[in-house]
Amino acid sequence: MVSRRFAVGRRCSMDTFPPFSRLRWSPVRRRRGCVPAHDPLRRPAGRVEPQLDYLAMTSNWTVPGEAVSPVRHPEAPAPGESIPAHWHGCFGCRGTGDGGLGLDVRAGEGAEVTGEIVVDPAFEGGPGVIHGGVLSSVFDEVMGFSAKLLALEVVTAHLEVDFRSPVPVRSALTVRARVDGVLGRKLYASAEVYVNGAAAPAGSARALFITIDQAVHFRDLVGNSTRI
Ligand SMILES: CCCCCCCC(=O)SCCNC(=O)CCNC(=O)[C@H](O)C(C)(C)COP(=O)(O)OP(=O)(O)OC[C@H]1O[C@@H](n2cnc3c(N)ncnc32)[C@H](O)[C@@H]1OP(=O)(O)O
Repeated sequence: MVSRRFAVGRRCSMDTFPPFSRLRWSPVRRRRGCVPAHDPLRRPAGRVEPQLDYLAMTSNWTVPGEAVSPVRHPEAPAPGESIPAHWHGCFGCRGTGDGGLGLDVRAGEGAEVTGEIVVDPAFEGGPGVIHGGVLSSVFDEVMGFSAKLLALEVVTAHLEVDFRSPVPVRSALTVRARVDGVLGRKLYASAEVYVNGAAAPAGSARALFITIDQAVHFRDLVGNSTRI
C-alpha cells in the first residue's frame, strides 16, 4: 500500500512512521527522495501566470487618495443608540439563542460604531479560543453597520483580518469600526477588537464594501431564504 502511494520516489523508513499525514509533504522527505506519485507541490511544466483578479484582492489594503470623508446621514441613530438589525435573518444580527452572533452595535461619533459581544462557547475554534472565521464575521458585521450611519446599503467585497492574540471563549469583546473613506460605490472601513477591556487590540480588520440596490441585488436570491 505504502509503496504504491510513493511509487515515483524511493521508499524510506518515514513512509510508515506516524503521524503519517504530518510528514507526508515535508521538506525532509523531499530531500530524501520520498516523492509521492501525485505531488501537489510539483509545479506544472511551463510558466504560471499570476491571477490578476486574485492579486487585486490581496492584502496591503490602503484607502485611495481620491476617497472622500464619509458623511453621516442626518437621521442616523444618535451616538450611544443601538443600531437596528439590517435583516432579521442575518447570522450577524440574530441572537445566540437563534443561532446568531448576538451582537449589539451602537452608533458612535461620525462614521464610527461600537459592537459588543460575549464569545459564546459555540464559537470555539482552537481549545478555549474563538474560531477565526467567527471573529472575521464579527468584524464584517460591525464594519458593515458603520455603513448604516451613512444610510447606505452595502455588501462586503473584500475582508482582511489580522489575528494578533488569542481571543478566549466567554470573553467580552468590544469592536470599534468606522468608514474611513468613500469613493463612488466603494466604502473603505477598518476595525479593531479589544478583549475584556484591554488597552491593546487582539486583532484588526479592513474591508471594502460596495453600495447596492438591495431590491435588485437579492431579487433572484431571496427565494433561497428559509427566514422570509
Ligand atoms: C448593516 C449591513 C451589515 C452587512 C455586513 C455583512 C455584509 C456581508 O457579509 S455581504 C455577504 C458577502 N458579500 C457578497 O456576497 C458580495 C458578493 N459580490 C458581489 O455581489 C459583487 O461582486 C459586488 C456587488 C460586491 C460588486 O459587483 P458590481 O455591483 O457588479 O460592481 P463592480 O463594478 O464589480 O465593483 C464596483 C467597484 O468595486 C471594485 N471591487 C469590487 N470587488 C472588489 C474587490 N474584491 N477588491 C477590490 N475592488 C473591488 C471594482 O473594481 C469596482 O471599482 P471601480 O468602481 O473603481 O471600477
